[in-house]
Amino acid sequence: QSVWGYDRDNGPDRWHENYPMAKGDKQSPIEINSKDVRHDTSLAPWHASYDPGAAKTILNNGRTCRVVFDDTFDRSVLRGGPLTGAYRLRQLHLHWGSSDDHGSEHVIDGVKYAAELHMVHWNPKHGNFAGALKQPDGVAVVGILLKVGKTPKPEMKRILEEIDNIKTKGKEAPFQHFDPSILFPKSRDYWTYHGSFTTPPCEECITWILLREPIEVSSDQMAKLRSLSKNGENEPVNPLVDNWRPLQPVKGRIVRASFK
Ligand SMILES: NS(=O)(=O)c1cc(F)cc(F)c1
Ligand SMILES: [Zn+2]
Repeated sequence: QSVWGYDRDNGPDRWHENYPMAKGDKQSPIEINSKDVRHDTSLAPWHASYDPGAAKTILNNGRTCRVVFDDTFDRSVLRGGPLTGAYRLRQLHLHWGSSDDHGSEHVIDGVKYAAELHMVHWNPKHGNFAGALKQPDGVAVVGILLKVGKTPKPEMKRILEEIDNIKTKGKEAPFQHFDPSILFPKSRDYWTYHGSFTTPPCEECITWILLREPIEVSSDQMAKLRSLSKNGENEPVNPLVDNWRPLQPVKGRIVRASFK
C-alpha cells in the first residue's frame, strides 16, 4: 500500500482510490480566468495578526517543507476578507516545480508560477483541526504565488536558510521568532473561492484567499528548495520537486475578486 505522493504509482490521478473526495465538485487548485471573475464590492479587506512567538519548527515530511505554529489558542489569527470570525494559523508550506517555469498549483490566466506558498488557518468554532476539515467553513488558506526575479524578497531567506537542516524526509529543526506576515506582498488584493485541500484527504473545507501580487524569489532560492529530498537520510536522494496538484474542474463555482 503506497502512501500518496506525486509519482506515477501514487500521484494525483490515483488519489481518489483512497481519498474519494478527490473526485468532488469543489476541488482545488483551479485556473483563475480574469474574464470569469466577479468583482465583489462587499468583500472586506483581510487582516493577519500573527505572534512571532507562535512559530515552532520547520520540517521536511517528504512531500513539502512545512513551518508549524502553536495553534492551541487564538495566538496568530486571520480575520476579515470573505471570513466570519478569527481563523488560527496552524502551518505554512510550499509547492514547487522541477524548473522555474512551473510549480504553482493555481494558474492565473494561463500563467504558471515557480512556486506557491500556503498559510493554513482553521476555524476554532469547530473545536480542533480534524473537526474543521469536515466543515465547509472549517479552513482558510492564504495562497501566495512565487515568481523568479531579480529582486528576491529578503524575508524568504529565513525559510530557505533552514533548508540545509531538513534535507531529508523526517528531518525537523527549531524555527522560532518568525512572523510569516513579512512574506505578504505590498498589495492585499485577492481572489476568493470555495475549494479543497490540494493534497489528500482533499476535503472541501477551504475558503481560498489567493493573493493577486506574486512575491519574488531568486533562481538560486528555487534551486535550494529543489535540493530537498523525498527520501530519508539513509535512502537514495530523490529530489523533492513537482509537488503540485494539476488543475481541477471549476464546475460552475464563482471566483470573486476584492479588486476591480
Ligand atoms: N495544499 S493545502 O493548503 O490545500 C493543505 C492544507 C493542509 F492543512 C494540509 C495539507 F496537507 C494541504
Ligand atoms: Zn498547499
